Amino acid sequence: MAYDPNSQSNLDEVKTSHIHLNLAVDFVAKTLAGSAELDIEAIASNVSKLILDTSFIAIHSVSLDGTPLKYTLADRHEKYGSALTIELGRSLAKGDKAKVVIAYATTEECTACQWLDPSQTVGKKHPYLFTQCQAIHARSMVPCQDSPSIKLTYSANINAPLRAVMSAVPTGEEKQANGTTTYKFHQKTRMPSYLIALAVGNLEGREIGPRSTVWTEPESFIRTGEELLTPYDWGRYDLLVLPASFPYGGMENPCLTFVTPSLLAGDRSLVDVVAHEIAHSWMGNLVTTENWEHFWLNEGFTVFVERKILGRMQGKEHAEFSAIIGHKAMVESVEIYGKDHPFTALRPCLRGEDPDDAFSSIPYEKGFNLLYYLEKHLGGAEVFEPYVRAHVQEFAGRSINTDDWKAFLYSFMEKNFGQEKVDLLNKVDWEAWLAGTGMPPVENKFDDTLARECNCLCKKWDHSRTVEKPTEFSPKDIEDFSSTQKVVFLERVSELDSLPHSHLELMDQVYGLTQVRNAEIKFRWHMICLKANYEKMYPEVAEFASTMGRMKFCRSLLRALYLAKNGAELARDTFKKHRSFYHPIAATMIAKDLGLAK
Ligand SMILES: CC/C=C\C/C=C\C[C@@H](O)/C=C/C=C/C=C\[C@@H](O)CCCC(=O)O
Ligand SMILES: [Zn+2]
Repeated sequence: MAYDPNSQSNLDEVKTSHIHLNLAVDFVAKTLAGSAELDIEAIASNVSKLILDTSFIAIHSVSLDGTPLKYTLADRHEKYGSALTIELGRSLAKGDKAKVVIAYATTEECTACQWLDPSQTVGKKHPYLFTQCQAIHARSMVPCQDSPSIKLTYSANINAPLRAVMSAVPTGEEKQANGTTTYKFHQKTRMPSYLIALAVGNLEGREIGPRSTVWTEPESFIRTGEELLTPYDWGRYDLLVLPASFPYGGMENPCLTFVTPSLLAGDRSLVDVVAHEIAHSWMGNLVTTENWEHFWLNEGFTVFVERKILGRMQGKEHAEFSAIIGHKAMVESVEIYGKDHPFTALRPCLRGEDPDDAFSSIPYEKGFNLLYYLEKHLGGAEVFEPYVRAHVQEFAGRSINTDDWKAFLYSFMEKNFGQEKVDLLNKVDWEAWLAGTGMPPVENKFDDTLARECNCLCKKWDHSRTVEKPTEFSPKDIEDFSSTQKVVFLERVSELDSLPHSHLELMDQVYGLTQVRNAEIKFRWHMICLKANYEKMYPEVAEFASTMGRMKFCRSLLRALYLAKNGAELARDTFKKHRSFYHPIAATMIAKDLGLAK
């Protein structure tokens, strides 16, 4: 039976198989209004009620097969919203099906939607709406069983004054007499509610491949994913570049990955994120975590496949270099929470918790490290890649937990390779990997070919600190570095005791760091300056953090500015002044970090 501590729905009694949305997008009222039709099935006997997750939603009416139903909206649970209890008016036997229609509208407190005024868009002429539902924000947009244990298909008719796109295949559009258009969508592959996504704005697409709009690279990533795993199941693969306030690097919305514009740096910044989102087409979107406690099954597996794809397309040393960067991100997350914090466990307990508070690099990188370790421990890619493919074949279309995962790993290894592999699996310290806090119990060694020059240059800077005006540095030092190598160089510098401000000024002069466009490089440079309390750079930090809504950057920078000497007031003032720029998820998290939460 599905267990989900972050949903109030009666998941043990009912499951939704399909949702049809009829929604009108109102840019003046900033609401989505209309109805959600839920096809439900009783999975227990004598089911007389349906409990749905909602958050800040106004319910207008509920009916079943045309008959109005009684319902109550409970007082709000601070983290999980208001449970909507619908009396079905009859008792459903196990296997009985029904269609429940809920007329509703979102409200201005909706946490999934960000409504941008024209002045907040690049074109400045039209408003823009986009959603972000992971982890538990779908309930603020659609009354639903908002648990990843429920997998459903969906369809939608979205009436809007501007083009609408969704995480589904477009099936047609109808012009209306009032000048609006109804955009129609269908998602035929069963997926969890957190993957429902909508964007509406003055959107322009460019077809450049049979399945891809905007980028050609995705086609080769998809092909590599198919070689490694199973055929791509989602029909289209498009990329939507969101406004700068999009809170993540990318979001794996099926058929339509959402990406931050910070990836468009004119270099290969985009590559890793697109490989990551495409890997989600199998890991997360087909094989889904049962609840947010097993989020690592989505993300650890996705990072593992992402690096397999990169390894095949760019060479093994690139994949290992990516693992080195990921390792640093994990170290930082562990430092921020503290090594004994329960959220540093691979499989944390989220009862009573808000999943957004538990989000960090840990499920990504500890999960990746576990799989990387298992691959080596069990005999390498020859043994492990067939297993990863079988994992997808076994669990596609299902939601699973860590026990399901482990049981299948054991049975696959025993069936295909015999007792020898089972003995190896028995040697794994499962308790330490899955429940232990802090860094993983085993430290993997990654090929550092691409990191060596970065480390050398960092050492040179470290040794130069005794000299007042070093002369040995020049732009040539990093001329041949890729953007990623520049990132790693700066990460190594950030691990040193802070360099004197005069050295930071010199580093900026010779490498042009303040002027750099690449957000990953700029971010590392800013973090170095904040750690050194280099106040001259604080205005640059405030500027970057108030124009870049990707939490990886704005949240980390505002938190570091808040902690830097004489930085707290600027951090708070910057946030308060630009609060409406941030997506509701980012605004909530930053307010918490800066001690400004209600
Ligand atoms: C153990 C963790 C438990 C729960 C977390 C579940 C969901 C977290 C929620 O906050 C949503 C996360 C959405 C992430 C989307 C995309 C990321 O891959 C982006 C990573 C950061 C970035 O590159 O900007
Ligand atoms: Zn991901």
